[in-house]
Amino acid sequence: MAYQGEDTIFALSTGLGRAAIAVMRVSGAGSEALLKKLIGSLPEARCAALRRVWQDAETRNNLLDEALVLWFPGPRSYTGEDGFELHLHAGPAVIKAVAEALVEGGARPAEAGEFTRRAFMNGRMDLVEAEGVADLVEAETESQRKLALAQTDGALSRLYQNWADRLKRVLAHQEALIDFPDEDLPPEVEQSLLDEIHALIAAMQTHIQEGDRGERIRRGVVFAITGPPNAGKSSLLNWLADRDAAIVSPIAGTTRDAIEISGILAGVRVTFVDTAGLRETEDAIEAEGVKRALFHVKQADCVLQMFAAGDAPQEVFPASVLIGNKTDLGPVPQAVQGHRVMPVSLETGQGLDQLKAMLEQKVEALTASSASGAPLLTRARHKAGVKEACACLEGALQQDWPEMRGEELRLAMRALGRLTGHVGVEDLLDAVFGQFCIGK
Ligand SMILES: Nc1nc2c(c(=O)[nH]1)N(C=O)[C@@H](CNc1ccc(C(=O)N[C@@H](CCC(=O)O)C(=O)O)cc1)CN2
Ligand SMILES: Nc1nc2c(ncn2[C@@H]2O[C@H](COP(=O)(O)OP(=O)(O)OP(=O)(O)O)[C@@H](O)[C@H]2O)c(=O)[nH]1
Ligand SMILES: [Mg+2]
Repeated sequence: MAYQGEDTIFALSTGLGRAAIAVMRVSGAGSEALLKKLIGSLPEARCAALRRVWQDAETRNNLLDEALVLWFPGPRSYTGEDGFELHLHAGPAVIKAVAEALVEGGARPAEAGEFTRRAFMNGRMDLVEAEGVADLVEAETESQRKLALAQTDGALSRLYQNWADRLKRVLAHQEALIDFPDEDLPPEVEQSLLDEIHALIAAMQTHIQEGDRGERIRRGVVFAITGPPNAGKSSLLNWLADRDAAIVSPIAGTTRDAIEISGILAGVRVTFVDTAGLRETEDAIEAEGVKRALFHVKQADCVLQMFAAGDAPQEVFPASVLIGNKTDLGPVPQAVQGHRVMPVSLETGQGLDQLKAMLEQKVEALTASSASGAPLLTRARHKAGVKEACACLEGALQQDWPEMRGEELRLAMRALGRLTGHVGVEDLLDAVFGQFCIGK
């Protein structure tokens, strides 16, 4: 049976601010009566009709606007229930008057993500696809758009569904082994079952490893800029930002707070974090800055480790790119401990084109598609779910008792089911849909 929201909900689905047209969206069992109250009679389903919108069409009381109206009867609509859209003139007074008429007609304002939540409840999409819708609405870069669009289209859901289907077959074979222990089941049955578990584990592990790339596309690639005081870290940040974001001075220990700037590089959201120069210091505030700098270095996807000519570093941080600055003052080594050094001068601009090209390459490598062409996971929630399923499968391999192995397989199924929202997700829904914007 179709899920019918108790309430008829409405929201302005288009953004606030100066615009020509505003879309007011309505969904719920009371939609038909409400639309008749506003415009008198229902237009043809899913066909745009130009209609007068009234506070009460029957009595022709208070004309509110002339609008394009779309009637979406369930269950084929976006939410799976009856709904309609009013494409209004976008004036705030029009929107306010229509909202008041909707409330008068028994509707209430929708909560964040409530339309898509109803679509999920009605089986119009699964949880992973719904998350894709939220990401598509938020997408600012080309890479985010592509990733989210593939996800709304079910690419990631199909991968998880495929694993769940394979697991179901494994479980059926496992149950045959439990139910008919003394029958002469060919030994190949158990072997092929174990092979399939191994194959699933391998696929999940690859997916988790490559998933970092999807998460980076979604939330952005983070570069931390580190090095000793006066290396030119803040100068680099300002050049990347193309503005004076951070204070630059010849005094060592100028930067204390971490300063973040954000931009788009190679179609990917990127954040650069300028940090306090690393050194032993008696100054309590600078010491706190150094502590924070080390935190950012640990968190970053890539570390830009800077030094000035004549001051090569003793140690190279993991996941770092070495930048030798101030080539105008003297030579920098070609490499430090086998790691190539990018020679630049923030003063003269030497080497900065090459540095930009290198950063773009780095971003591409950190966000590359899966080698197998499989869709990437995009959220910590997905990673946790796949990890849990994978751990259960590994647990299953440890079990000699068929009953115990069956139990682990069932837990793995459950973890995959929670991922797509097919089982036991009541507790998850507020967290997932609360992140949406109003009107989605
Ligand atoms: N005006 C408007 N633009 C929009 C949306 C919308 O709801 N309204 N969308 C919302 O996200 C997106 C398009 N996505 C949609 C997804 C499904 C359905 C849908 O189920 N529509 C028909 C059935 C389609 C058919 O099979 O003919 C229906 O509602 O009856 C509509 C839009 C982007 N643009
Ligand atoms: N000659 C020369 N001076 C530079 C170059 N890049 C930066 N400087 C100067 O070096 C000094 C320190 O630069 P900053 O960018 O503030 O250095 P920082 O690494 O942020 O220093 P802290 O914030 O103290 O850790 C400033 O006076 C800059 O103008 C360069 O390529 N050549
Ligand atoms: Mg600085």
